[in-house]
Amino acid sequence: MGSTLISNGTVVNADSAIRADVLVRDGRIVALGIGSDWTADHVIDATGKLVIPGGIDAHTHLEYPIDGFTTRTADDFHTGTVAAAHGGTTTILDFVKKEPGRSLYDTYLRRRDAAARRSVVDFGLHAIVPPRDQQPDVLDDLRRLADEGAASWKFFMAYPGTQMVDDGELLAGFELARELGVLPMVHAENGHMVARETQRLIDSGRTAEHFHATAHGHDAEAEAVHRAIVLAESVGAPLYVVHVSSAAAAEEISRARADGRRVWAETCPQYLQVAYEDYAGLGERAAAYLCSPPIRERSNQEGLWKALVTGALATVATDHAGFCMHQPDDLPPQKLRSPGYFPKVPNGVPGIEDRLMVLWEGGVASGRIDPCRFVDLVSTRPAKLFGLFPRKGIVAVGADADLVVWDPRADHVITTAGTHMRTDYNLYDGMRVTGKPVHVLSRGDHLVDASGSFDGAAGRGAFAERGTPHLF
Ligand SMILES: NC(=O)NCCC(=O)O
Ligand SMILES: [Zn+2]
Ligand SMILES: [Zn+2]
Repeated sequence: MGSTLISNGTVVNADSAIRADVLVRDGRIVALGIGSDWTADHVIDATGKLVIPGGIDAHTHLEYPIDGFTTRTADDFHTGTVAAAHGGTTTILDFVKKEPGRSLYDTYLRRRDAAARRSVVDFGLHAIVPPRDQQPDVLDDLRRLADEGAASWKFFMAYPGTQMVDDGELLAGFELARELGVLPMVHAENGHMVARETQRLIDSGRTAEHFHATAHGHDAEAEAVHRAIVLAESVGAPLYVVHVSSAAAAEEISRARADGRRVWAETCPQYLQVAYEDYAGLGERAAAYLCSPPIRERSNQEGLWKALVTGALATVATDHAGFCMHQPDDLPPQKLRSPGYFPKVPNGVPGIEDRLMVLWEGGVASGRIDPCRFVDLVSTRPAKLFGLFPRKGIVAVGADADLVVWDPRADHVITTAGTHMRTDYNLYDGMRVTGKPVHVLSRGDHLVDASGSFDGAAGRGAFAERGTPHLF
């Protein structure tokens, strides 16, 4: 492993930006200093570059089972984490969905092993809480899972009949989360409203791909966000709302935070940078853009940016759930399996590799946020909320040497062929960006260098131990 010196860069943390050299030894940051005369086995010249903590993507779906475990997302823990590393992300937090015929606890242990065999960057897992009729003793499993490092649980308020839990289940789960110091997360869409609207669209023959966005209305999201906040508050639990897509939902969060509620929320690059107008006229190719909640009208985006600036939105994660347009060799047809019929299109979009570049472009290069806020959104805040801080999420002595040397003046065009995700399209294909990662280190290992070459074996990624979340 040895030592690495990153010299002459500007170290950017969530609260400061200073010129400093960074000395790394045996996987950790061991010194920060100005004009140092340190020597090391490897030297990376970061003149004119920023040195930031590795990105933490708190929301990914690698080899994620769908359709009753008959198929899955295109990227597995290997391809997905290689792509993540190329994009400057050195930790991912993925999900465990209970397998039929197996308890949530057993599923979790198997998935943790699978991820450990294949990942090239560090990972953690959130448990998805199944409806009680799928596992009546699920609360007992959740207790055991908290001891095994699953310090965050996701509840679906959407997808009735498969994943949706009712308000009683939310209350019981939130209460247990509060007791155990676990952070509950919600996919906030009112499943009944979406199902009803979907049926109305089917009955009137409006099933083309873009009607997915009509089915998943702004109100259905805002209602569920509001309800989740009220339910969490009623049992004294904190709350994390994943993939906020609608300005109306962000408003609910903003209001609640102004009232002192302990609620944090995430949005995703696709909601900030891509719009309904980009796919509404594409016919069946609009399937590429389908995810839930949906990518909404361009007029909605400014409200999300405002919430990012004010802090109502605390993190930017990808919700990377990539499906191919053309059928992959090893899987059944994916995005185009039901042309002209949106209810059967697998939900989810890729982005694990694009996140930092897209947020930098729309946020920092556009003058909306500064580099410190960027670091907070993509690394520090997720580290704090999910119990990884200060081991991760900060460039500081003692922290893991998960580091990105970032070129803030790069002139780069994102392309499908130039990225490493398995999906055969990229939502940002052709987008010109002015910042990109040029070196990526994970626990001191130099995974990606300035030429873009990659050096990291499957299985080098480790399960990230989680401590107490910093909920402030
Ligand atoms: N977001 C999406 O459409 N698919 C992934 C699963 C989820 O987060 O709901
Ligand atoms: Zn979700
Ligand atoms: Zn998701």
